[in-house]
Amino acid sequence: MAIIDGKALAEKMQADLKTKTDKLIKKGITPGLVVILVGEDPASQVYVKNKERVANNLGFNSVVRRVEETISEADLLKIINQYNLDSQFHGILVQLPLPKHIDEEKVLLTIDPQKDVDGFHPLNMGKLWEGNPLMIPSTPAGIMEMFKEYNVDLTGKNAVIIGRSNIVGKPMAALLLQENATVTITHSKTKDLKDVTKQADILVVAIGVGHFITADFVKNGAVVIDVGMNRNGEGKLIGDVKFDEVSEVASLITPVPGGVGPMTITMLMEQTYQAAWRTIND
Ligand SMILES: Nc1nc(=O)c2c([nH]1)NC[C@@H]1CN(c3ccc(C(=O)N[C@@H](CCC(=O)O)C(=O)O)cc3)C=[N+]21
Ligand SMILES: [Mg+2]
Repeated sequence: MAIIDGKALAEKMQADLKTKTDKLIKKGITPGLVVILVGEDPASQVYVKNKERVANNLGFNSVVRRVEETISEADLLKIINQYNLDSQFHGILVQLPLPKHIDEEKVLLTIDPQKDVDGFHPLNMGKLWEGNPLMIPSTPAGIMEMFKEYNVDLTGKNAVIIGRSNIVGKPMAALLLQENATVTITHSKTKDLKDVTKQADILVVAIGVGHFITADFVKNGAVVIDVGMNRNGEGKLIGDVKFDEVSEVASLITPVPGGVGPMTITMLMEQTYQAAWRTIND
């Protein structure tokens, strides 16, 4: 068994990205990222801080636009439109989840697809499924980088994803399909889940339930990717996979923390860089 070190890969990719960014800045373009944070959700505060730190280290123009929890949907859409028109920002990210009185679909539709560094706009989701992506959701994009780094050959492999979200499960399926894996998406209504996951050469777990996946779900030698971020009773960050026992059967496995999370942030920065680069090269 070997551990996929997401933190180390993220640091290596950030170093390369810094070099590319320095060059772009010399050409007069500083990548600009605005993160719009609605309300005071404590988990969101932490993620946004991490993003801000990485963006600043890379030399990006990084802005966190904090707005009141009670902002109206119309006012939030106005703010997004203002950043759509502002050429110093190449990436716009609206931190999810949003308060209940705001329609997430309307928000995602308002972000200029060219600046949609999350890749959540329907146009970007469509382009991804077409096999011609513009922006790729950063969590699955980071997982694909891990497969590349660790020479995981996907061609003809059985890839099983647990979770059908627009943020992870569905884009993950599109990317695996593009690399010629045979892809199955499972979810909370899937019958005999264990029978399906037992067939997986590649297992991507995004359920949102701490330590749900035990060794009996996993085929010997499988590659296991844990997207889960759960807090246990002691407030400790734990994955969806019971690492201690699954690592006994897997050939490769990601830890939490230090696996998928750091790569998510890195890919977000990569997409912001790419969006900035395209303004002078496309
Ligand atoms: N529009 C939008 N885009 C997002 O990409 C988005 C979002 N909303 N809402 C929330 C989720 C969550 N997310 C994480 C990113 C990095 C870590 C991360 O770096 N995790 C570290 C540890 C962090 C810790 O210790 O708490 C790790 O796994 O090692 C975690 C979670 C991005 N999200
Ligand atoms: Mg993302």
